[in-house]
Formats: sequence, structure tokens, C-alpha cells
Amino acid sequence: MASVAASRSLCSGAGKRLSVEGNIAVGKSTFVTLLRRAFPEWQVAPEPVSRWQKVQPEGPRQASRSPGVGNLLQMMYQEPSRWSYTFQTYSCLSRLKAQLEPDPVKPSKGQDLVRVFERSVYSDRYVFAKNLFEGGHLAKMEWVIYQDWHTFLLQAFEGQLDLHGFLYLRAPPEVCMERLRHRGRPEEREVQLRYLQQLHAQHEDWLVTKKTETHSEGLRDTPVLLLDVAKDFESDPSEQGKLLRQVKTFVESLSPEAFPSASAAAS
Ligand SMILES: Nc1ncnc2c1ncn2[C@@H]1O[C@H](COP(=O)(O)OP(=O)(O)OP(=O)(O)O)[C@@H](O)[C@H]1O
Ligand SMILES: Nc1nc(=O)c2ncn([C@H]3C[C@H](O)[C@@H](CO)O3)c2[nH]1
Repeated sequence: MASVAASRSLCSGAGKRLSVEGNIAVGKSTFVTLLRRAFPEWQVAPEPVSRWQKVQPEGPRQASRSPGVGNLLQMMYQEPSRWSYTFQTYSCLSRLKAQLEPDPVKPSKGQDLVRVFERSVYSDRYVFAKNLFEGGHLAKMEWVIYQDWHTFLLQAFEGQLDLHGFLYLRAPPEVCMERLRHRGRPEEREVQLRYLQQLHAQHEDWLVTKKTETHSEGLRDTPVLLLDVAKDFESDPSEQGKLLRQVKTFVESLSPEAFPSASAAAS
């Protein structure tokens, strides 16, 4: 990762930054692949799930055959009360690193640089960590400490973590459940419909009804494009076209300067 000072100068104010949000297995990675194909000049940062499945000690990049220290995703699903706090520290750290990465390319003249992240430091807190606390898997002590360092980091990196918009992929939890089963990721074998219903409600509270209390007004005011992905768009070019047109119009409507800082705390 670049130094704080270097990344501050490289990230500030350049282009438009979006995050794709949505329930587990709603189709974010699939949709992001579609975005890459439709807008090859956009920079896309996938969620680093493979790093969570094989946590490696810090240092020079380990050989890909090294076993790592364990599968944190699996540990979190198997023993949520033991591993959720650890998981949230690591998932948030990886999202922070991704959002602070300097822009990898310079946009050509007259072209807006668009960066798309799969989930964000915001969903880490306002969807997953919040839900784990409400479900009793994060102790009050852990939730209070998580929020303390989360808010501190947002303030420390003020401006650099701003997003100009959210693409919220929405489908009923039952549809996500079917897709999750169809995908068959081994760690998710025990995931129940109830968990997806809870996560659906957290997304709705945060991005639609705005019932979730957030650390800043800026985050609350960040525009949200709601995309209905209940239908199978994978093998339907007309459905794909419809979704992509909505994204294009939304991105064009965003002004890099128009929105107050999502990372500045309100206090
Ligand atoms: N619109 C769709 N219709 C039918 N199947 C879909 C659709 N979108 C994705 N899928 C399938 O659903 C499964 C989950 O999709 P994907 O991996 O893109 O979800 P995700 O939201 O990125 O998941 P996660 O939350 O775990 O990161 C995959 O098997 C994919 O092929
Ligand atoms: N607890 C928890 N907190 C997160 O911030 C988070 N982000 C993603 N996930 C889980 C969902 C998929 O199984 C898998 C891939 O998205 O990882 C998370 N789980």
C-alpha cells in the first residue's frame, strides 16, 4: 500500500468512485464482470474473498502453494461468536487497503476515471458488523471498540474513502439463497435463509429507508442506484442492457465535487 501522504495526493478528487453493494450471492461479482466488459476503461476492485479463505502472514508475497494460517471465512461461519470480531478487523482492513490504493491508471483526456469497489468499509460496518452485534455474535465490548477504530480511520483518511455513489443490487433473500446453493461455496454450506433475510433488512435500512444511524451526514446523502436483479440477467442480453443503461445514466449524473465527505464524522 502507498504511504498515507502519497495516497492522499493520488486519490484526492480524481474521478468517480462507486461501490457495488448487496446480499450474499445476489450477483455482485457476476455484475462487476458485466461492468468490466461494458466499460473496459473502468477500474474494478473485487472483494478479496480468497485472502480471507487463506490468510497469509505479512511480508513478501507467500508462495501460492503455502497453506497460510487458516481459512478465516470458514472459521467465522463455523464459530461466529469466536471469530466474528477477528473477521471484521480483517475484512475492514482489506477494504481499507483497496479503497486507499492509488488510481492505477491516468484517465485519457476528457475521460472520467471510474473506480468500482465490490463492497466497502461502509457495508463492513453498517451491514455485517452491525448485524453480527444485533445477532449476539459480537459482544458489546467488541462492537464499541470496532466502531471506535472504524470512525477514527474514517476521520484519519478523511476524503480518501469517499464514494460518490452506491450501486445496490437487490433481490429477495429467497433468490439469493437459491444462487448461494447453486454456487456451492463450501464455507457457506450452513448459511440459513434467516441470515440472508437479516442482511437484506440491514441493506434496506442503510441504503433505502435510511433508518440506520451512520457516523456522517455525507454517507447518508451519498446517491444510491437501486438495481433489481431478481431476474436472471446472466443469460439475458436485454436484461443486461437495461441494467447497464441505468448504471451509465447514474454515473453520468454524479459530479465528483457534488457530495459532502462520506468519511468525515458528524460530531
Ligand atoms: N441475475 C442472476 N441470475 C441467476 N443467477 C445469477 C445471477 N447473478 C449471479 N448468479 C449466480 O449466482 C451465484 C452467485 O453470484 P455471485 O458470485 O456473482 O454473487 P456475489 O453477490 O458476488 O456473492 P458474494 O456476496 O458471496 O460475494 C453464481 O453462481 C452466479 O452464477
Ligand atoms: N461477517 C462478514 N462480514 C463481512 O464484512 C463480510 N463481507 C463478506 N462476507 C462474506 C459473505 C460471503 O460468504 C463471503 C464473500 O462475500 O464473505 C462477510 N462476512
